[in-house]
Amino acid sequence: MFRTIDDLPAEQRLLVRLDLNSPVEDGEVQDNRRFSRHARTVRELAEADHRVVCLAHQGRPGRDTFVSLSQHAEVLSEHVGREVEFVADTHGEEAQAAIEELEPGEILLLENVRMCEDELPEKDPETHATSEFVEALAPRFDAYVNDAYSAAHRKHASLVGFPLVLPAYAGRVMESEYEANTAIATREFTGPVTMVVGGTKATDVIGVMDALDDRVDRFCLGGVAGELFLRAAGHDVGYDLDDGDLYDDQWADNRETIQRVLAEKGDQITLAVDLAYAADDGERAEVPVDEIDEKTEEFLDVGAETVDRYGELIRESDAVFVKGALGVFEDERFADGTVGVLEAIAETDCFSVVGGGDTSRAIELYGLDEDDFSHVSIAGGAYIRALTGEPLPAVELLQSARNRE
Ligand SMILES: Nc1ncnc2c1ncn2[C@@H]1O[C@H](COP(=O)(O)OP(=O)(O)OP(=O)(O)O)[C@@H](O)[C@H]1O
Ligand SMILES: O=C(O)[C@H](O)COP(=O)(O)O
Repeated sequence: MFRTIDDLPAEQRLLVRLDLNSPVEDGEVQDNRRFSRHARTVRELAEADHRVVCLAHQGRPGRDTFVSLSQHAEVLSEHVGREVEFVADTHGEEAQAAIEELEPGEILLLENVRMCEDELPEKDPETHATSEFVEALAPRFDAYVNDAYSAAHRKHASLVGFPLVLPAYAGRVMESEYEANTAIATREFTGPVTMVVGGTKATDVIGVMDALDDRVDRFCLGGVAGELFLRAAGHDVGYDLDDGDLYDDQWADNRETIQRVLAEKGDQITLAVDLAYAADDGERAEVPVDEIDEKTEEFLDVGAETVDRYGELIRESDAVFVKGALGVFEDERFADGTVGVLEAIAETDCFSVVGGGDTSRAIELYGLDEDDFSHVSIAGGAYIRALTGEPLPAVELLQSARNRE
């Protein structure tokens, strides 16, 4: 394991990597769970009289979401309940002056770290550790805290460069995400382990199913992947109508894997028995899968019978992991599948992890209580990698930093 902020000496000058990467609508940064989660780490550090300098990224160069972190400082400040000062510089003179002026308990957020050209190239930690960026900042600090679990799959300078040159610790988000997301591989469960998979990124969830068949007793499918598996099982669904682009490309890319996974692991896979669509009057309508001779409707959710069956499997389970939504829950008419499954999980006392940035939004959207789940992940790509057992470079570096001491 790694050292955590419980192991920090008193009153340190800390460089703290957060992941505040957020949706941006019309230039406005949208508040989300990442702010509230990281705020807990930042508040705890500030209350312990450390000097807290935060680094984070937003978007990627060339995208609309690639904006300054000035709004993030305001949102973070509301969640922390203390002022978060912002400086529009990543590591130059202005940033260094602001860092020097910081008093114990004060918090500073530096500019979007992806505005620094040393940050983004995926490089070895050794190369990043000798970049101008890391060499300019590291001497200003006593220690580095990485709380950005959801970016830990990236070999970027702010994630892998500092732990080589500063004592490195995991923040609270890093700690809790790591523990919950590796549970599927590391924890012993006494009863069945169920995984609910859906969403739009079929390639991701098929990879998870392929990697986890020895840890998961049954997969309950929905969303785009669910329809593609129905197609592989011989039903006339799982392709695009008109000019859609959700199904055919993913079918072409994954067809052989889907057919193999279904043939080899069919006993572990539960598919939808009914699907929902918008009828001519705009209302939700449902059709049993066996009655579909030809796909003429866009299916946007699993049906009521499927939700009942999945609910029963969940109630029998000792652990449930969720990746991806069972339907387009953003539209209330098609939220039954996703919300029904989340409610079933919330009502049991099984160990549960809900992952996927989009899917976990359904929890607050439909008034579910986050405390009814063991863990609601704020990670996307890192969650998938953790589930499939792929290493996360930034986590490995925290572990090796501990071993070096
Ligand atoms: N049948 C469907 N057709 C179209 N979209 C669907 C369908 N079922 C689910 N979705 C969409 O899937 C999305 C959630 O899954 P998605 O694969 O995008 O991401 P995620 O796993 O939640 O998050 P991340 O982006 O972090 O990987 C929802 O926004 C929902 O609208
Ligand atoms: O939002 C995320 O999943 C992380 O912040 C990583 O962002 P990236 O995919 O742009 O590297």
